[in-house]
Amino acid sequence: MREPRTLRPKPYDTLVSRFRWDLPETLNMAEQVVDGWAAIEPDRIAIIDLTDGARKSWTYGQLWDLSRRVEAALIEKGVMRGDRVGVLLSQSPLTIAAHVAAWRLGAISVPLFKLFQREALKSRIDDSGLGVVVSDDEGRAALAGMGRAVLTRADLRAPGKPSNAGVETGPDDAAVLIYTSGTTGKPKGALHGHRVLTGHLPGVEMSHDFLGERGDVLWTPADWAWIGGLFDVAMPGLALGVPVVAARLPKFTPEECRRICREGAVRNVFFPPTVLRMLKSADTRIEGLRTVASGGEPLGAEMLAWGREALGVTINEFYGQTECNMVASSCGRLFEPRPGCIGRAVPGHRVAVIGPDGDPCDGEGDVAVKRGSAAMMLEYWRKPEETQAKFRGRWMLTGDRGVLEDGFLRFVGREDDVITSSGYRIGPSEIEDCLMTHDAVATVGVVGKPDPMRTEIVKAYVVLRAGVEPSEELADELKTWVKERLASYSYPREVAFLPELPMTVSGKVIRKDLKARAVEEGEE
Ligand SMILES: Nc1ncnc2c1ncn2[C@@H]1O[C@H](COP(=O)(O)OP(=O)(O)OP(=O)(O)O)[C@@H](O)[C@H]1O
Repeated sequence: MREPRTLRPKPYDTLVSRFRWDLPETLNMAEQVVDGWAAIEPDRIAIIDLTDGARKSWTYGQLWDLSRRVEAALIEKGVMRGDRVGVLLSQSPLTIAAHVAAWRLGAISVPLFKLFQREALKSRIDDSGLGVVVSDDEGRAALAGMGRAVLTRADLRAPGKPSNAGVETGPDDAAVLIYTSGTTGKPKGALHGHRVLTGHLPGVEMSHDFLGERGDVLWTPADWAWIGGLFDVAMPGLALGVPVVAARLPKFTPEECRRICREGAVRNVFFPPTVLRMLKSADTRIEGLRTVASGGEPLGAEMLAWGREALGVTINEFYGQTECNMVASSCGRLFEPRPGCIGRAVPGHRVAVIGPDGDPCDGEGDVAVKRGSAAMMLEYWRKPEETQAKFRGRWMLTGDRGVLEDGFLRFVGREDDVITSSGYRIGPSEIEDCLMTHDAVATVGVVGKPDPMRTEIVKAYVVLRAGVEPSEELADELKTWVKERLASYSYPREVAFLPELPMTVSGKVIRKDLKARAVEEGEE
């Protein structure tokens, strides 16, 4: 039996100093995810499919067969190397098969969220210029009138003879075009090469305390159209030979989340902070988890403490972005996390905080990742100027501000989100983290509101826990809460209560909407 390819848990410093990217000249993710396993262990379990209410196991052999059918249908539609193929599906075996089929043909897969409304879908379809979309009946309806060929399961054909002969790809050949979340502005397409999966593996290993232990089963409620769902969970799980659960929650509820974990015998989860906050709010405990990874937004000391108490594990936080993912992470098995900090650089990644001159600096600066990581995008799709602006010398700029403390990355905030108030620069995440420690708060978003005197003031939009009533007194209490714990200049001078916060489909608070709201309020 082929053993899962895990990073051996050596001491952190050894892992970093000995690390070399192992990128062969010829590399295709189809081979890593499905074909390699199907050839040597076709009966090994790849996916535990809970999407139809029943529990159905899919082996690598079956997944290979499905992907060959998709491939045959794509060929029939004339898909060739370099063409873009949309994948408008949530978690399912077909999602994997569609990506793998496109990769085998040397085509570029484009993950698309089922939750996208018409405009969001159309803008990405137009931008990527894709001709064929693999989807389902719902997707076909959503795509009506957009002039694209749609393939569903009903269109799949028995595969002909191996069709990918002659399509050879290397690590830097384009494989997947994945759009950023659009938290700060218009989503941009990050184009990745076949190396991107290899680039994720050390980060996935670290944030899951080394996958591949007997009984490990991976799941995330995050959609597989988001880089977090697709490349932090689904693809690496399959590449490592760890079964992955596919489930569909029409609406996320803590109870449903618990049910999926139980039915799938899930041991390893990626719960973005939003999910953890919802579980905490409902006081939902999930048993049997070996590892919990979180990322995409700041986790915060409060949630780290809750994870230990309610889930019985140290939540491993990771940090990255669509353009270069999983570059810093904590790992309970390698070192004690530092509350309030994300973690340390993942082996294979040099993470630094740099100044305007492009050199590493002390104190707060721009969080940057050195070129050379396999997880780094090739470019923004057809946006040469944006691509150029993303790099400063040898560094890729994340657009985030941070501080490195003994090698631990402390996240201050996105460059655009840092609040300037009375001459102080204030990172919203520390304030959000502090407010989260108050019992009345379910979730919170902090932004700068324009102010004629102070440039900006800190404004907190708070969603209260079920049963807690908003009041002036509570607003004052929350202001004092922060003032007494952080600093007299950084407390929220205004607190507003909202029934919910604006969220991206990947579950991130859309700060630009909160910011627009604050600007509007400032003008009133
Ligand atoms: N652990 C973390 N702590 C704090 N912030 C995080 C963490 N992980 C990710 N992030 C934030 O998420 C960003 C990456 O998000 P993603 O690539 O999904 O798109 P986006 O940046 O939200 O969208 P857009 O670029 O379109 O605004 C990071 O740059 C960082 O700001």
